[in-house]
Amino acid sequence: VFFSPDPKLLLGAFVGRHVQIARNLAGIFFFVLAIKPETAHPQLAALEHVMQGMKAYKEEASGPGSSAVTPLDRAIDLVDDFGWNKGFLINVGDVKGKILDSAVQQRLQNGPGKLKLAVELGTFLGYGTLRLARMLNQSDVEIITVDPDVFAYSLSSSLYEQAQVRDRITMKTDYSYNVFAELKKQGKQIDLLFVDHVKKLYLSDVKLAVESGILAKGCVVVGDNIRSPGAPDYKKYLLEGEGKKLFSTEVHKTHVEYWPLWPDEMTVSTFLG
Ligand SMILES: C[S@@+](CC[C@H](N)C(=O)[O-])C[C@H]1O[C@@H](n2cnc3c(N)ncnc32)[C@H](O)[C@@H]1O
Repeated sequence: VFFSPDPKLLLGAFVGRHVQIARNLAGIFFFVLAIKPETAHPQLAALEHVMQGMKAYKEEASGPGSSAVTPLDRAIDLVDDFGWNKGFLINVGDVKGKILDSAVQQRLQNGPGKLKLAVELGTFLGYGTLRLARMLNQSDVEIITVDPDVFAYSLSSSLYEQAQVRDRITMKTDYSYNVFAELKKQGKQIDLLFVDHVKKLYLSDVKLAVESGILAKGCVVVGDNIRSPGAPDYKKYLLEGEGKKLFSTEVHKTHVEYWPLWPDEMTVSTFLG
């Protein structure tokens, strides 16, 4: 009834006319929903939410009894607040973010050597980068985030500015494999790799990183969305294929960002060299 070209033919003139009216109203309702900023462009709406929240934070911070929360902490919390309460974002989120934090901590504590270079594949709004920046707060750690989308570039640079970490982040508006080629040319090696871009590219990109010699021994490679939307070939490679000899891998069961009923997994792999 709802999709037939002319409901009057199915239901008669009177009822058919009312179905048509109801159908038009439903169309308007979904259109209005779709053009709400939270739905039409959640990244932009999230940035707006952070900017509003940071204004309030600055007023709070300049007042008496100012809080110990840093701008970086507050910016992270504001993105999470948006993700939980306002619109859907595809950043790693606070729950999986803690798995990412522990993986960074693991690399910092267990070495080998100093963590000099962290690379994130897939910047999006810049939330994952903020978590990396918070964990890697020593000024001599280089943090590179890679995303070919210019929109991601402009939104995330504003987010980094709000969090006051803009000068600590190197942004590459390019594809993962091009940045790998650049690192190889520069003779640099990655100590921490956060793989969170196109799921179909996880396997080929990690293999490429190994073949190019840009993964340092002991590099911790974190993979997000292993179950949802899923990177089954990458997981199989790490747990059963040749990757099993090259990496020691733990799979963490968790849920999709801001969506507790939707299961997901993250992998944390250590490159054995
Ligand atoms: C899931 S989001 C990244 C979320 C981010 N890591 C976070 O936790 O805040 C995926 C991003 O990967 C980017 N992307 C797509 N192809 C890419 C590639 N070849 N290299 C790097 N990033 C890519 C997309 O533009 C998108 O912004």
